[in-house]
Amino acid sequence: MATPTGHTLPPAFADAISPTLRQLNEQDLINRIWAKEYRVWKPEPREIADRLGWLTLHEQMPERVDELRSLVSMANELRIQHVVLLGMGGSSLGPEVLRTSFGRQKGAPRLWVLDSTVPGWVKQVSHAIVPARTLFLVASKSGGTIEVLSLFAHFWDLVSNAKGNHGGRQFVAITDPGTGLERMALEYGFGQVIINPPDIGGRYSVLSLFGLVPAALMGVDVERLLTRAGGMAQRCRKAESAANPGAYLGAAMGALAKAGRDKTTIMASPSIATFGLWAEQLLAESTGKEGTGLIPVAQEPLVAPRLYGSDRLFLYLRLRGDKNTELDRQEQALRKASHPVLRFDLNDRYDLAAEFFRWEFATAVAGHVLGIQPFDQPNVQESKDNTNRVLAQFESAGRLPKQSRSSPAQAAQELTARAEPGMYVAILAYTTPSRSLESAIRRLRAALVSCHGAATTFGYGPRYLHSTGQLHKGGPNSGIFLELIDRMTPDLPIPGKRFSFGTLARAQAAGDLESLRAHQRIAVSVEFGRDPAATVSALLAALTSPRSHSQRRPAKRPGAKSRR
Ligand SMILES: O=P(O)(O)OC[C@H]1O[C@H](O)[C@H](O)[C@@H](O)[C@@H]1O
Repeated sequence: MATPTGHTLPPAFADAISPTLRQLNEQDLINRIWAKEYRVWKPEPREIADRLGWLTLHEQMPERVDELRSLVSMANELRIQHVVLLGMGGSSLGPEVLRTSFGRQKGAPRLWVLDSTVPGWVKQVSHAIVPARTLFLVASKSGGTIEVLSLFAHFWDLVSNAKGNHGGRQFVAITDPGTGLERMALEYGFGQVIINPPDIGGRYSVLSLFGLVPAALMGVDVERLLTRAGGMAQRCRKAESAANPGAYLGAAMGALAKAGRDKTTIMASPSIATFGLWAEQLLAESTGKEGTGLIPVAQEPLVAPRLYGSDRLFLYLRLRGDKNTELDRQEQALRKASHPVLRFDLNDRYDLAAEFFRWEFATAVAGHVLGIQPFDQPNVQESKDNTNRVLAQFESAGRLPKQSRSSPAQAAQELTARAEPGMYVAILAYTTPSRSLESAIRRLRAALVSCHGAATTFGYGPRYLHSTGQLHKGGPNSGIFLELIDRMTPDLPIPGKRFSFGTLARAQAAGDLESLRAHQRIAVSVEFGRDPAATVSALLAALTSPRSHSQRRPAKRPGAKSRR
């Protein structure tokens, strides 16, 4: 069980959040959340009253365990070796945390999570699996997400052409009742159609069937996960906010963000490092609206505490027995340098479920503190609409509209001129993941933090559109956006569509760039060369060259008040 010890802030910051904690108590906020009172957030119930089902999943989900067992039996019967989850945002990031944290379980199939339209990435997964021995989870709450339907079309073809395939039985849908996906699954004869309770938004759904189905298939004990979540939920019922682990975290995040510490920096033990991917969507999409919000910073390289500005709150998830030496040292150094730090101790990986609940509850509380409603995503649709417009242009003109691109040197110049303490640089890469790219990105991030005092985030496109994309457009105007776009060659057709995966990915990048600019965000777009890591290294070299420093505007010292 995750323990509360060490979970309070250093005294100066504890004083700063105590008025917020007091207010929560005076308003009886915790009981009101549990009573599902929408007025905690807004005067209207729309997209709030029907989004609070996550509070009691640990009580409802045990009833569905038999369904999960029968699914596992079906997979055994079909001699399934691989499970590929096709989903975006709330339908994929929780499973990705479980996949990477638990690793492959003995005797269970290997889980893949595919949440990209980049042809290279789709091909990588297609080549790694044995199509006739693979179960596909088509996961979408709304049942209409373009990436998911395009991926389904691709894998349906792949399976249909594979010797010894089991056709529709190799596909399982996870969706809300009455969606197009449910209808499609019946039409195509899917092996199972799993209907999730509809009163849960995607980013709060990891402890629902969206998370539990892939967990069960990969051999994780779902009852154990639910017990841990239930334990935390119980503790989050405490009406006294300082004693309530979720409310305390929510009050800290909300109150400190209001005081300028809106870069919620997540540090996690190496084995659970992807927790940040899930938390990014939860925090960013829930709170990044109406010009405010928490800016989650995950998997950022560590730098010396004196190089961080006064815009940070550090949250450290520490898994017992993991390789924590460096992070422990950093935690101590941060405390010594008077940065606010909170630590959460996990005794084993199953405690992730307790943390999922804690962070969901905390986000609901932080939303209240920030004065926004944490269950909608008003700006996500804009990029989708722009993408559709770009695709329509492609269909009529036979090519994508021309977009201005910057060279790595020009992009470096822009970053040099604009990145400063209080801001964040969002690196958005529409490409296939690789170790070399990720290490080049880490070096770039480290330079931006150390030399410019800016916070940094990194996301793969189009994944980030369903995660931090809301914050980029709806949150504070303190972001600088660096889009990096693959050549998308060789490309891959989408069966039944007049555009390919590569065109779709490019249209998504173009659509988002348009939305960012419409919101007066600083956004530059760079095309990757043949070797994406080399492009990032060129950008970094230009950024750190002495010439680039001379072009820099006089820097504010790290720690100067953040721009809000
Ligand atoms: O599960 P789906 O309905 O396919 O939605 C996937 C994702 O789509 C949108 O972009 C939303 O902003 C996300 O909150 C959601 O998780």
